Amino acid sequence: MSKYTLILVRHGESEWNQKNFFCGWYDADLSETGVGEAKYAAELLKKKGFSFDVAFTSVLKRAIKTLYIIQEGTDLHWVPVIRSWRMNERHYGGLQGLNKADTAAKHGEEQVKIWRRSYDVPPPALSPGDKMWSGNDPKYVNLDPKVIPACECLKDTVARVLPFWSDAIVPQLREGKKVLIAAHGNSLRALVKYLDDMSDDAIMGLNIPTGIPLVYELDTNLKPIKHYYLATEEEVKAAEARVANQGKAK
Ligand SMILES: O=C(O)[C@@H](CO)OP(=O)(O)O
Repeated sequence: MSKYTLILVRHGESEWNQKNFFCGWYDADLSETGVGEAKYAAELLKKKGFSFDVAFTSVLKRAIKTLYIIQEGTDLHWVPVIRSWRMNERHYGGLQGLNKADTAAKHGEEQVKIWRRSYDVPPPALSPGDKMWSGNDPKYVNLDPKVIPACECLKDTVARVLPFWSDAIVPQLREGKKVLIAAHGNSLRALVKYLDDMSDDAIMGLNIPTGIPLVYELDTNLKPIKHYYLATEEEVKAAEARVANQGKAK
């Protein structure tokens, strides 16, 4: 019997997804398509009878706005929202702002796949003083500058997501609250790797589509009993392939 419900949603397409740029901690807005995807996520939740009692998101506007659009579409504006930098996208270091297809043409698709999807190979780090470094951004002024990354591999993202999972999200689940997390492709991959106990190799093949709710039913030990997307298999497969293909040279 399932005990707890957790719903994961990757934000709708961002303006930098649309341009096919590595985005990471850059605070790109939702594109018009992304707004539509967030509305669609809300519709799917409503149509399939899902609700939530508390929501978590990052401090990046593409995730915050996706969550708000979902709250708007499900009439759940009142639900408490907790935002944390720990749910931010993986920091893409020196790749942030570069076009993924151009990077694949320059460095090879295999290298780009390693940078995008490997567990423990980080992308090139930002140089000291790079304008992409987030330390001067008001969102992070209360953080120890040492925790602000110059780049992250997925392993680093797992290391900062899991304390938030245990300290902030698990207590809400344990209280019997249905939890929704609106976050990012790789912060959600970090969580899914942990929940599904995926190997470092298996995680390379996981691409999370934008705007399609992914429901986890958890047992009393918070182990997944099952998980499923609220869309048809064809729809999910096509959306996953679109994400994977962003790293191909044109
Ligand atoms: O650019 C990024 O920050 C992420 C998510 O949009 O992309 P990728 O799928 O390449 O990890």
